[in-house]
Amino acid sequence: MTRKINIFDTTLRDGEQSPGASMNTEEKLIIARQLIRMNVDVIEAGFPISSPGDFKSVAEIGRIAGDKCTVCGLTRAVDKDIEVAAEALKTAKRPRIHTGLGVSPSHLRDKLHLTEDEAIERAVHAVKLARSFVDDVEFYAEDAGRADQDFLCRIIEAAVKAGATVVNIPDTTGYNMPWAFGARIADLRERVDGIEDVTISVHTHNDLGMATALAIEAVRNGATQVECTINGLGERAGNTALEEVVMAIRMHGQELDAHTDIVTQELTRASKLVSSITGMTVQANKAIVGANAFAHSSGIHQDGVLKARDTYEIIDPADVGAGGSQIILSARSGHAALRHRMAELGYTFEDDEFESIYQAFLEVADKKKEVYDEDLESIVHERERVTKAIWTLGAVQVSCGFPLTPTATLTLVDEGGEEHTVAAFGTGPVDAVYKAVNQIVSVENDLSEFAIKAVTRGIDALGEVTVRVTAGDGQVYTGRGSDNDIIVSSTKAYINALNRLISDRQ
Ligand SMILES: CC(=O)SCCNC(=O)CCNC(=O)[C@H](O)C(C)(C)COP(=O)(O)OP(=O)(O)OC[C@H]1O[C@@H](n2cnc3c(N)ncnc32)[C@H](O)[C@@H]1OP(=O)(O)O
Ligand SMILES: CC(C)C(=O)C(=O)O
Repeated sequence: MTRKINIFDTTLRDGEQSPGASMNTEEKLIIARQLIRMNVDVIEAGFPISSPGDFKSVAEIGRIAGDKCTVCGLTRAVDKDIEVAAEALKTAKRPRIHTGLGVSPSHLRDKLHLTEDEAIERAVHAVKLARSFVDDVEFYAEDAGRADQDFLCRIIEAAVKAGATVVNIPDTTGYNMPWAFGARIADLRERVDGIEDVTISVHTHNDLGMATALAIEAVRNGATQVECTINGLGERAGNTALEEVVMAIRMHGQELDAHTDIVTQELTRASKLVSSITGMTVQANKAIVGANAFAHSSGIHQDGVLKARDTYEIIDPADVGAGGSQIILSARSGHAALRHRMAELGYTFEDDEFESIYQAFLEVADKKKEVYDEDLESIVHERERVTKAIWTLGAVQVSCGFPLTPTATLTLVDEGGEEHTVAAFGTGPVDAVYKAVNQIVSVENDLSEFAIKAVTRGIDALGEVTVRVTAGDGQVYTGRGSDNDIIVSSTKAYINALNRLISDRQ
């Protein structure tokens, strides 16, 4: 059996320190319930002395967690902070007080104005005071990543002797290279008396984009608790993302001699929940939970994934609750992806026929970022209409606007391939085009209905026009046309209806 790595979630404390991410108690409770469902080992619920709201959040989360997980409140190495945290946690079944202070030269000298010995004294006092309230006390050595290693060993040893059950080695400013941070953990394990009896925790920040790498390297070197947040929220560039560290441990568990008890199928739901509550959007290319994490939009990748998912995916999306892999159709897609999606929509084609569909698809794709199912339906139906064409559109140009008279110049091509060009005025651009069509086609009809709708999403959507024309004998013919340009779709729709009328007469 591999080592169990405790997942200490601090979304509600460090995560909330992301500018703009603050949450009220109700919101924190909703997230806490999801963290419990996900089976995290520890929830850091807040900083109780910070405000009455945070005090209440810690108390309420302690109440709902029961014995399902440990609930932790953060404090400074200040008596009042510790007493207030103890009060907030007094009804929690598994309470933990997390106390500590800065240990790097700049934190000691510039922020706390303490000598090393004074800092040790303060740490010991804080841990002992916390232990007088609860059995589970975590000591943090803030900015350990930039501390003098000999001093770090001394203060950690003093905290362990004072009764800390967990020692937290944070790289508060995300300064370290992963191997240097790992070496610190290995060194502490070698030099600190009694460290084998406590949990070594790490709390890393993402200032150099390495929070997850730092945490994993620490695990490789003996840490057995990782502090992390959903979506990597947290002060400045954020913390280690819970979903990343959990999945990295899951994928490389044997190599790391590590596992977690997280229900990974809940990760996507947790990510969406935190994003919607905090208003902090998840970047599309975010590992594990980003919208594009399992999306493939280039032909070579799509072909590979369709043949065997693991050619381009190391994680089964179902394992993180993300549904399935996505094939995004774009101008970079090849035949394999288009054929696959068409088949899913119920369309199969012979090779020749499919090639012309693929060419029509590329034309649409070059005009749009993404080709949606509705676009594909439109391509197929447009093509069905074109096969019955007697007249086809050669060119259409319209000038209109205030105070111009709407004028259309139109070229239609007949069945023999001959081009017919006319110009016409109208009350509006569509009216001008339809008058021009009538000049060429010259078949008695009355336009009884005209409707336009965007068939796809976004500003670059395809516009589909549906028209109904009534022939002299009262028979009604429907025509449809779609294009990114609504004048072109209007023209195609009208020609399509007239073609039906004429072929009926023939
Ligand atoms: C590494 C972390 O601690 S991350 C957690 C960050 N979270 C927070 O800051 C929680 C929100 N903070 C707050 O609500 C407030 O800052 C409080 C309640 C904690 C303190 O408020 P104030 O008493 O007004 O102090 P203020 O915020 O201005 O300054 C912090 C003081 O704490 C001291 N301090 C900072 N960290 C510690 C520590 N771990 N142990 C002891 N003292 C500390 C600072 O030196 C400073 O003391 P000084 O005023 O004597 O110079
Ligand atoms: C309180 C500690 C653990 C912290 O948030 C940090 O060092 O970043």
